[in-house]
Amino acid sequence: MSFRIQPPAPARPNRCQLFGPGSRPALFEKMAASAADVINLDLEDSVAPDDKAQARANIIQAINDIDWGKKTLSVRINGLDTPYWYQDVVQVLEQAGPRIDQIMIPKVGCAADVYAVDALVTAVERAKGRSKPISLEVIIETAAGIAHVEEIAASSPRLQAMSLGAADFAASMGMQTTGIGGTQENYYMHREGQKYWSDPWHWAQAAIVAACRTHGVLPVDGPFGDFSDDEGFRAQALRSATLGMVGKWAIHPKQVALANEVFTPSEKAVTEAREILAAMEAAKAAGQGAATYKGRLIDIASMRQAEVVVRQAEIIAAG
Ligand SMILES: CC(=O)SCCNC(=O)CCNC(=O)[C@H](O)C(C)(C)COP(=O)(O)OP(=O)(O)OC[C@H]1O[C@@H](n2cnc3c(N)ncnc32)[C@H](O)[C@@H]1OP(=O)(O)O
Ligand SMILES: O=CC(=O)O
Ligand SMILES: [Mg+2]
Repeated sequence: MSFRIQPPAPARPNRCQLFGPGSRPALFEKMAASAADVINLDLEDSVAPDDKAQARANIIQAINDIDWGKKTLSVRINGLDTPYWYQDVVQVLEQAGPRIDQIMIPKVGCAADVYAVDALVTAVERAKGRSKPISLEVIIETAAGIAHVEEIAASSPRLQAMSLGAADFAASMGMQTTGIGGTQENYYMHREGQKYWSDPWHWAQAAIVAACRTHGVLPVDGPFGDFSDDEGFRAQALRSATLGMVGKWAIHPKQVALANEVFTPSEKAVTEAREILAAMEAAKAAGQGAATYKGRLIDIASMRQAEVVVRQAEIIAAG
């Protein structure tokens, strides 16, 4: 390993981020009662331009009045290319009480975008004497965002999480699809009369995971638009979890249980991970760095792999 030790990502559950439009306050109590680890109250793309001001007022009232339990409570502000974002930050942080945890910045294209929001958040915190620091999360959903993903991941000590936003990402990249995440009909290899579908999101996800893991940020998979397709959601989420992401958005409440299931290490996986750790402790005590477990090689790297699974299970259990 480099002499720079890889920093750990924040130790909090982030299996599911449930979104709801700030212009639909009737959903807020239902979101609070859900099993999502993170709630994202949206001021951006699910809110029509004429509703932005009312959505801000709804969200401020909801932050103050609703019991959000132990959830991470986040507000998605508008992008820095709009006239709304600074008022989103200022009004929410001046008028909402301490229950808000996080601000999500969409369409981040470079580290300076995060710097700008960080500076504004810092100024409002100081002016208002807010004692709980607000954390930030970003969405990588533009060509510029993915091109600058590493500097964005390193941009601020406030940054806790980074999501892939498949819808805007596809639009920005000029991808020929209107599907939000998941299998894309035309993205396949062809051999001997058979189609083999590939994953057009994979490379961006891998870039996000690498940037996040380098800088101690939680990598998260974004929306899966077809909320009638449970198996499609599960397959996408399983791929994300296998790549190193810790959770996925839900854009409908029926996706919450699916995300929680996929991003909670199974009992079988945790038992196996603990057995590998025990087998390696025994091997080390016998002066060996490598051993056999269920007919396959395990060595000291296997301990690091097993620790990932056990730690994730412990973070979730600690809630
Ligand atoms: C590309 C992106 O930026 S994604 C992020 C931004 N997008 C969003 O935030 C959209 C979030 N989702 C929604 O707005 C809605 O779920 C929609 C528009 C997709 C569907 O809404 P509906 O037509 O009301 O859904 P549906 O009728 O299936 O709802 C079933 C139940 O779940 C509730 N519900 C719907 N959406 C949500 C939600 N996001 N959170 C909590 N509960 C919800 C409904 O109120 C309804 O409750 P009920 O059984 O008590 O009546
Ligand atoms: O904001 C999310 C997206 O997919 O776009
Ligand atoms: Mg988007």
